[in-house]
Amino acid sequence: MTDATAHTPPLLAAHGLSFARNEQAVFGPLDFAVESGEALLVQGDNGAGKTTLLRVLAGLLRADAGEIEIEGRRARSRERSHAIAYLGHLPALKADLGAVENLEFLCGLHGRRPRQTIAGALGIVGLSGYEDALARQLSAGQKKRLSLARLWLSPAPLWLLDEPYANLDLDGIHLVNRMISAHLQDGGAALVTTHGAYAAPPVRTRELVLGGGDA
Ligand SMILES: Nc1ncnc2c1ncn2[C@@H]1O[C@H](COP(=O)(O)OP(=O)(O)OP(=O)(O)O)[C@@H](O)[C@H]1O
Repeated sequence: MTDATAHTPPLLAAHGLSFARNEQAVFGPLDFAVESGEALLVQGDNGAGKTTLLRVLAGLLRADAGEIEIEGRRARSRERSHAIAYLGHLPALKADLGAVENLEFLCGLHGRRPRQTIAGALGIVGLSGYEDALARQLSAGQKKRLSLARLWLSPAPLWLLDEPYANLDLDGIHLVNRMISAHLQDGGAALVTTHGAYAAPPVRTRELVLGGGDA
């Protein structure tokens, strides 16, 4: 009761969150929380609603019911845009811009983590030497790596990662797990959708399984 840490609100909390299409439930009602330093592994079969949940949390779709809180406060779109970095299925890249130009553009939009540089981020994701390569000339895995560089540069504490391992080779899978581990050690949190636990990052992890009794 006197322990101040006991009252620290989770980085993200959802209460009674549900989403339906054409009056058919896609997921929910869901109740879950993710603390700073934790990952939430969102699992479920194809079509279970994993992508839909991340899009609702990111504010790209509107929930039918329920509340989303960030650090204990109801999250409106402004709070979410500051707190959340979303890595979707498709790389959010400008096809006709180079790798560095893409990152400059995205950092201009979303800000940049202090002490991180674009050159450093490209090095971390294994794209040194591709600074001027146009996004449309990159392979699917290289595009994913460029999206990961954008994620690494983001100042947002909460990462929403939809199938972050897709299109990556083994080295890329380890890269994602190293990035998640470092982000969580730094006080961040991550929601990660995956079809299997095979690639789960070695961090403090909660699980949320969608489909067949969601909550
Ligand atoms: N744009 C859309 N319009 C209509 N229905 C959609 C749309 N996107 C997804 N759905 C439906 O919503 C449900 C949940 O889809 P979602 O993409 O969230 O599942 P998922 O768990 O991410 O699946 P996967 O593992 O295949 O990526 C599915 O039944 C899907 O057909």
